[in-house]
Amino acid sequence: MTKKAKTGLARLWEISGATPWPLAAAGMVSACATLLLFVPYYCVYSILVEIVSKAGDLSRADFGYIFKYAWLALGAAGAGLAAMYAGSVLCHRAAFKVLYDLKIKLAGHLARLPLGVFADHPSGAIKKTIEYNVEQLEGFIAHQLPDLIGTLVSLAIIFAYMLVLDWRLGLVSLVPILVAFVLQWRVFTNPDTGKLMQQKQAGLAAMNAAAVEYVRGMPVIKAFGQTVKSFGILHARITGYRNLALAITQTYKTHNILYHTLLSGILVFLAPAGIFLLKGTADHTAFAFTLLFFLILAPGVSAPVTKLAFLGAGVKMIAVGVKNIDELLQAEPISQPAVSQSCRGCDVAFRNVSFSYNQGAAAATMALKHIDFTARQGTVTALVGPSGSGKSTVAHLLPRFWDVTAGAVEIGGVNIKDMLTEDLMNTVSFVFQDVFLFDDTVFENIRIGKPGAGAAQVRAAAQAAQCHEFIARLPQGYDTKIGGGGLALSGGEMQRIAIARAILRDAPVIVLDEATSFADPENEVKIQKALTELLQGKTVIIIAHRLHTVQHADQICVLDQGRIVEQGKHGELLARQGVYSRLWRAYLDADQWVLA
Ligand SMILES: Nc1ncnc2c1ncn2[C@@H]1O[C@H](COP(=O)(O)OP(=O)(O)OP(=O)(O)O)[C@@H](O)[C@H]1O
Repeated sequence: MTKKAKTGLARLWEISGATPWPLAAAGMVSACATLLLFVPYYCVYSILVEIVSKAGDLSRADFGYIFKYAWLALGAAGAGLAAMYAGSVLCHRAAFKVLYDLKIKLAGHLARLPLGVFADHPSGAIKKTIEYNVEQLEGFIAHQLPDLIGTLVSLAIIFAYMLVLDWRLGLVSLVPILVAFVLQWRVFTNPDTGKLMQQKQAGLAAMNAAAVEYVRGMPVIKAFGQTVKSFGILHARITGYRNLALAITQTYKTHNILYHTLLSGILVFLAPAGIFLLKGTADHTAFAFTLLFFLILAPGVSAPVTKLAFLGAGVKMIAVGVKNIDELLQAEPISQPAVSQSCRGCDVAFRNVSFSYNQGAAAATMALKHIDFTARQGTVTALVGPSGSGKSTVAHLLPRFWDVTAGAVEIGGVNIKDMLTEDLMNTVSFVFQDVFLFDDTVFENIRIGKPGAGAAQVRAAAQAAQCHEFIARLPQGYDTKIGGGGLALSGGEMQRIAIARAILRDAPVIVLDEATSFADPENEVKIQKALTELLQGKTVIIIAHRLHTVQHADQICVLDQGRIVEQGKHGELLARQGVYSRLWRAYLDADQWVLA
């Protein structure tokens, strides 16, 4: 028999690898706190009974008895509050431990995933899983779980005490409470509500993703005079989310009315039942006290019952959150060899490589077909071709952002799948067209190229990459904050920072993707100088549309529709009068193009 996969809290525990003992201890302490906090109620009731029964002549009241219960009430309240505090601290510690372990596990896992996973999950959805779903767990474990224990214990005590005191009145109070509770619980545990809740979470993720896109695309939206309303995706997702939230509210409606009517109507059942039972009772005064106790206590039960019923919704939400986290954790990381093989030299070879972005799909379209070339150590290989021909895809296979569908990529005769990611990353450096700057200082942004590098090394790399001059002009020099929350740099400056990172890394293989795309004439000269410094003696693969930058390349591979259609040096390819010569002519025409 196959073992049933765990879900919800059980799965959360499995994922986080946390031991249940800290939380069990926290639960016990919370239960003790609830028990202790009930003692004062009992004491006050006992004192009231003593006073009321001797109301005719208070001198007959047993003051020793009254003080004993008064002190007991005080002591129990103090101890109860202390236990409640201790329980809350223990629950928070357990919650933060689970949260910490989970976040570290998720962050480590994300770093080992192929880029395809990020393409399939929009950044807003991943952000929501890591931030919202994981934070939600903290709220549940630290607050709702102790509440659950406390509520269960209180209800057990109240119900047991009611039944012991008078089982008939006990039943009259309990039945409407139980019916109300079952009604409410059924709403929260109803599979349809569960499905809607899941859709609501997905709707929230989609809305977040659209909001991120909306903010990112703000320059385009402004330039084209768009509004939220005309930016249809975000508008549709906000509306979709509102509709789901309303649909969920609709499923609660009838049950909720019944629930509150039953709970607030306990007195309607209790009062006639009490009067009826009073007739057959010998000791009317004692029964009147008991009935009074029920009339006071029974309506007070509605708060813990409501809390318990709402916990059903909390459990459901946690289950959906855990499912999202689990989905991310189930994504297959990039395979790692048991032992990393060492490269013999740094020639890069693509051996009959074919690749599809949607490998699982039945009719997968191949982005690359039978790519076969060798980039020799110490030479420059240029990848050129029309837009969409597959140049960037070739470059992205080298750091294993994706794995090849067929064939092999080798460095120094070793299949990159047989190299540990760390070794591969130390062997290959990248300067991509989209330079990402972290929200940190210029210094740390360059140092990413070689964590642990000293100030002198970082400055030397910046100087070689022609960055030092503009960095020196920044308000705090190398300590100036750049990236999302800091100073904005120009496209050319960002590219030179990326080159400085690569120079610092000093990897033997360099991949340049559109490295000169932001260049104005002055910047271009500087970038070319920086590149000359970076590329010396390395195996270089360059992707460029600006063909004049690659006309001196040792080898040019011309791609068209995912295939290498021509291969050779600039002069040879021009003489062939094929795709390359067409691209070259188009490039020269574009270069001379002026506004009429
Ligand atoms: N993440 C992706 N998922 C699915 N298909 C993709 C993805 N990235 C690229 N493609 C497709 O793969 C093909 C090759 O794209 P690629 O970006 O490698 O071309 P390119 O030659 O670098 O284009 P450009 O010069 O315009 O940057 C194109 O058909 C493109 O639509």
